Amino acid sequence: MKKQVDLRSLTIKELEELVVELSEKRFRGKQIFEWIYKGIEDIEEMTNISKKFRNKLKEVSYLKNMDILKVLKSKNDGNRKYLFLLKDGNVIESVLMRYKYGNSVCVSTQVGCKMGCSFCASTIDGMVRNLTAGEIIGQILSISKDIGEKISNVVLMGSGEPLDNYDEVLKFLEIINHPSGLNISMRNITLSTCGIVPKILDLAERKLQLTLAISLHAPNDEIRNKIMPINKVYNMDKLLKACKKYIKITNRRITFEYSLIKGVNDKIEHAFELSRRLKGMLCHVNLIPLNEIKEKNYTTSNQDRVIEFQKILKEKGINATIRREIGSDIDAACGQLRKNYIDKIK
Ligand SMILES: C[S@@+](CC[C@H](N)C(=O)[O-])C[C@H]1O[C@@H](n2cnc3c(N)ncnc32)[C@H](O)[C@@H]1O
Ligand code: SF4
Repeated sequence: MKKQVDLRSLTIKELEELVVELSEKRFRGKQIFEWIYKGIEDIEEMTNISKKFRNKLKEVSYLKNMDILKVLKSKNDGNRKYLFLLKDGNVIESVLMRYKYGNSVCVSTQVGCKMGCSFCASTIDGMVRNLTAGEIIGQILSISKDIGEKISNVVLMGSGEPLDNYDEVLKFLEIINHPSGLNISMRNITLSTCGIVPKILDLAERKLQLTLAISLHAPNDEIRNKIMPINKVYNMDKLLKACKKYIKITNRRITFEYSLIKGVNDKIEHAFELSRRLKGMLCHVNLIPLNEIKEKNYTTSNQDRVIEFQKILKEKGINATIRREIGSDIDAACGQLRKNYIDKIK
């Protein structure tokens, strides 16, 4: 029997091709696309399509591609953390963040991650597989259905390295941006990467209006090599050169993420060194107090140091903000909820 296709993984063009293959009129493809992004989870609900064709569609495809396993609701801020069960038994997590300007979902792009950053829970058990575009979209659709509200912003900052799953991530972006679907503006999307230089350069050429965030977390190669193994492949010179090129081509400001780890990358001299490296770039530094994970004995910098670090960057002309902690009562460290769940069933 032929493998069923995940309708959430298809662009309008691919849906049109599918319906034509099933001897239906091309315009049915767009109708199906619109149904998917109205948030239905059952092909039966596509009421402007004949029963006969719905049955045919059900034979070759499916719509719902994940189930909610667990929802953790923060008592502090209305944010939620979701654990999803995929069709093949893998488990992934996503986060809903509620802001004044709308709802934002932080999606995972891989099951686990192979990049090995020393402070990150997502990578402890390695990478199992890439997620499909439909599985990345499924996280947004499932959360939107669960809360009965629209999602206006998306950040690719859950488990996984988006640029290591480049084709599916590009497809995901194309689908959620489509006006007949979720219509999420590129300007409301942030893609975060540990720094895969060739893909950053490729992305630049596509001139998408999204925000590129770079997980920098160090002012020099010595520290970055220790905490982010990708730096041994693309060192800071190569990475920052690619960032400058990205800015030149897209004219978009880059965000540098910098998690402050006590005694590792949070010294006063590091703030000065970082400001020298970033001088003159159209950029913004997001200082993030480290989310401590039980598997590592890193600790987060104290509040005074975070503020001092920011002050130095600002004095040196580097735009810097401190990210507020999100749902610290709901296991906020990325990958931690999934890891705890897997450890429990093991
Ligand atoms: C989980 S990653 C996913 C996206 C991509 N792989 C990356 O590294 O940018 C999203 C962000 O979370 C950060 N992060 C991971 N573990 C963290 C922790 N324990 N505390 C604070 N930030 C963390 C990463 O460095 C990155 O900036
Ligand atoms: S920080 Fe990003 S790249 Fe590094 S291990 Fe975690 S998910 Fe992977």
